[in-house]
Amino acid sequence: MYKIALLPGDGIGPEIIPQAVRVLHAVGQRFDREFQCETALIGGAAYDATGHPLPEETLEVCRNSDAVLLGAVGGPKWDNLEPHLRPERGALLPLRKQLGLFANLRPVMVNYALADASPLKYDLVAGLDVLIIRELTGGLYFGEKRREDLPDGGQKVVETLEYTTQEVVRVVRLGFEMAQKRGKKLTSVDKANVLESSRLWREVVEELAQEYPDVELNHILVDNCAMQLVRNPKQFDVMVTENMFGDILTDLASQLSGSIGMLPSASLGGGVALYEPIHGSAPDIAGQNLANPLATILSVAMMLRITFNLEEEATAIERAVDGVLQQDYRTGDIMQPGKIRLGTVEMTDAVIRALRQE
Ligand SMILES: NC(=O)C1=CN([C@@H]2O[C@H](COP(=O)(O)OP(=O)(O)OC[C@H]3O[C@@H](n4cnc5c(N)ncnc54)[C@H](O)[C@@H]3O)[C@@H](O)[C@H]2O)C=CC1
Ligand SMILES: CC(C)CC(=O)C(=O)O
Ligand SMILES: [Mg+2]
Repeated sequence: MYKIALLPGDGIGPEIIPQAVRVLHAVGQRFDREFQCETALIGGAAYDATGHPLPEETLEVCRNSDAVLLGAVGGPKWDNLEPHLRPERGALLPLRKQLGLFANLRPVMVNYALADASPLKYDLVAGLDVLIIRELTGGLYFGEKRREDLPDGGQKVVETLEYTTQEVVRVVRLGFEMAQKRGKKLTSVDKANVLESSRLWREVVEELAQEYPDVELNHILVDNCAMQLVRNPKQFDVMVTENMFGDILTDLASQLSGSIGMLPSASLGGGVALYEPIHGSAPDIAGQNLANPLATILSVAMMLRITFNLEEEATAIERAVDGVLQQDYRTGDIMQPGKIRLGTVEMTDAVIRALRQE
């Protein structure tokens, strides 16, 4: 029996999570595994129901589970709340911190059937397989923030970017370890020409590199990195970077795969791992059966592989996703001429059919 906490959240979250759960149960049926799911409130939905975006009860459900599957939080309805009540700052960031999830693994894989959906040329992206590791519980998003009124009537704002050596070591070490298991190539992304935090980051990377002589190490400045991801993404294998750089670079990298609706993620570090698509709550398409459920379905595959060690089951989901794309099924975000357009539910139906027919 595997216990999973479900946190649908806001926007398209309550549409994609139930679809991913259907896939989970279909895989359970095929491989005779039982998954027990418990749903809890988070984000704007939790605020509306309880007055707090991250109720203690939700944290308890997460802590009592083997893994967490999250949709997304936030939306215009809650944008004007006090910062500590907003879904992103009041729920998502504290959830990651409280669960100790310091490493966010974001694989960027480009299915051959989807390479044409990328704005880049086919050969630049087809078959791409890059792993971006984003530090998840430090940096600017978590530092002290304050505003001061100025005599000229304006304001001054202070955001603090903090990292300790230990916080950098643990995520960079994971980067080296993942590189050892993959192409033995690690790119560390920073802004060491201006940021002190990046200088510390680079020092730590250099020191740890001594322990991994078999891994080819490169440093790259984040601005150049953004450019190189578009110019020639296949030069990268494993990349490791701080929180905000990783956030931004992975949204950019998602376009290599055709859509942000394709990229799953795993957040690791504490006792309970959390899995979520890299996208947000997409309020612009919420409630219309338009959301691409594949990033969330692929996040379930990551959960099965990483937390439950169910390699065969994880691969079955990934093959089913490959299968539907090869059969030309597309949601709106990856739609191309001549392909078959499906909604959120119908795309999931197709994945489940493929899973059963394998
Ligand atoms: N992990 C989380 O809970 C995250 C929450 N957010 C929050 O989500 C809200 C919306 O943020 P945005 O900047 O608009 O980013 P977003 O990722 O929600 O949407 C960006 C664009 O991508 C599209 N998109 C996203 N996911 C899609 C999917 N599965 N299928 C098809 N199209 C998809 C959206 O329709 C939109 O046009 C904000 O409140 C933001 O703070 C943003 C990122 C992560
Ligand atoms: C609140 C943000 C840090 C969420 C986000 O953009 C992400 O985690 O990718
Ligand atoms: Mg983001």
